[in-house]
Amino acid sequence: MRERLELVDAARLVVKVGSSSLTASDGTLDEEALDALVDALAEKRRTGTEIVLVTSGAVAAGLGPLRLVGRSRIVADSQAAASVGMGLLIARYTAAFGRHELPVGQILLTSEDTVRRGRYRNAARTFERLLAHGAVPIVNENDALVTAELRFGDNDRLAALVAQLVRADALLLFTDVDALYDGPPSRPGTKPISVVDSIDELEGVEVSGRGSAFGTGGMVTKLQSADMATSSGIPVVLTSTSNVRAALAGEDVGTWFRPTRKRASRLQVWLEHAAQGRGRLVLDAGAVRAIVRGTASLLPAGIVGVEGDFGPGEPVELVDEEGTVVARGIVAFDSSELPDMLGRSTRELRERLGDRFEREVVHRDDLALVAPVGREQGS
Ligand SMILES: Nc1ncnc2c1ncn2[C@@H]1O[C@H](COP(=O)(O)OP(=O)(O)O)[C@@H](O)[C@H]1O
Ligand SMILES: N[C@@H](CCC(=O)OP(=O)(O)O)C(=O)O
Repeated sequence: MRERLELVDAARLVVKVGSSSLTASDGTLDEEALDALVDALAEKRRTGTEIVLVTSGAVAAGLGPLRLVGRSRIVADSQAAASVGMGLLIARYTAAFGRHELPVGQILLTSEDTVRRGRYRNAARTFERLLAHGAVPIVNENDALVTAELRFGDNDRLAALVAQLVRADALLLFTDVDALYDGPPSRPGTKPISVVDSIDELEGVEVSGRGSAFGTGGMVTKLQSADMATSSGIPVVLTSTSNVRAALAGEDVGTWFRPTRKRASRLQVWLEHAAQGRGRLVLDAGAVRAIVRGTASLLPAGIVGVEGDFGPGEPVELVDEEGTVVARGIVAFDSSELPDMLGRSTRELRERLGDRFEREVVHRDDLALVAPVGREQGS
C-alpha cells in the first residue's frame, strides 16, 4: 500500500510497546525480546528517522524482584513494582541502545503534564532537545507516584498524546496480536482488518480488555489511542512486536488506521485532547453556529454567561445553552472582566471601556472544536 511508504523516510515516529511483548512467561523481563526491538529501532534511527519509544513493562518487571506473585491487586504494590521495574527497564534499554551508540533519556509523565499548558510546552521542549542531541526518549507513565485520579492507566492513550506532543509522522502500536481482528482473536473464524478509514466504521467489531496477564486496556484502549492520533492527522499501525522491522519498512503488516483529519497545530491538538477548561463561556445559538463552522472568533456579543475563575491565557470551555461543550479555547480576558462585556459589540466596548476591550474573547486560532461536532472539522 503506497501510503505506508510514508514510514520509510518518516522524520519522526512514536513507537509504543506493551507489557505483554516484554514479559517472559515466568513474569520476568524478556531481555531477548527487548534487545530485538531495540536492534530494529536503532537500525531505523540510523537511516535518519527520529524515534520516541513509549514503553510499558515497569510493573511486570518489578513483580519478580519484589516476590509479588502475579499482578497484585494492591495499588501501592503495583507502584512499588513500577519503581523497581522502571529502573530495570531503563538500565536494559540504556545497555541495548548503547550497543548502537545511542543515548537514551527517561521521561516519566503524569496526566498533569499534559493537562497544564505550561507543562505540556515544557515536555515538548524536553523532547525536542533530547531528539536534537541524538538521544532516544523513553517514555512511561510515572506509575510509582501517580494517584488513581491522575492516572492514564494504559500507555496506549499516553502514546497518542506523546505522538501529538512531538508532532510525529506516525504512531506504531506493538502488541501481542498481529492485527486488529473483527472479533476476539481466540475465537475461531475471526479475521484481521488491514485498513481502517475511521474508527466509526468499527461499530460491531468486538474488542475486549487485556488479552494477557501482563497487558492493560487490551484492544479497547488501542482503538481509543488510534482515534486520538488519526483525528489529529497522525496515521497509526497496530501489529505484533515480531513485525517491528516490516512495519518500519512500510510493509503491509497489521492494521493501518488512516488519518481522519488534517494535521492541526500543537495548541489545537492540546486544546482538543489534553486541556481541561478552567471555566466555561455559555454561547447563544448564533455564536455556536459561527464557532462550529470553524471560521469565526468568539466575540463578547455572542456570550450569555460566564462560569468559573480564570485569567487571560487560560483554557476555557465554550458551551451551548444546554451545557454541551462545543469547543475549548484560550480566553483573552479575566473572568471578572467578562460579565460587563456580555452581549455588547466590540465597538461599544471600546467606547465604554477603552481600546484593550475591542478584541475577540477567544481568537479562532486559539480554539479547537470538541467531538462529536469537532469530528467534522477540516476533514
Ligand atoms: N478485536 C480484537 N482484535 C485483536 N486483539 C484483541 C481484540 N479484542 C481483544 N484483543 C486482545 O487485546 C490484546 C492486546 O492488548 P494488551 O493485552 O493490553 O496488550 P499490550 O500489553 O501490548 O498493551 C490481545 O492479546 C488480544 O487478545
Ligand atoms: N505503565 C505501566 C503499563 C501500563 C500499560 O499500558 O500496559 P500495556 O497495556 O501493556 O501497554 C507499566 O509500565 O507497567
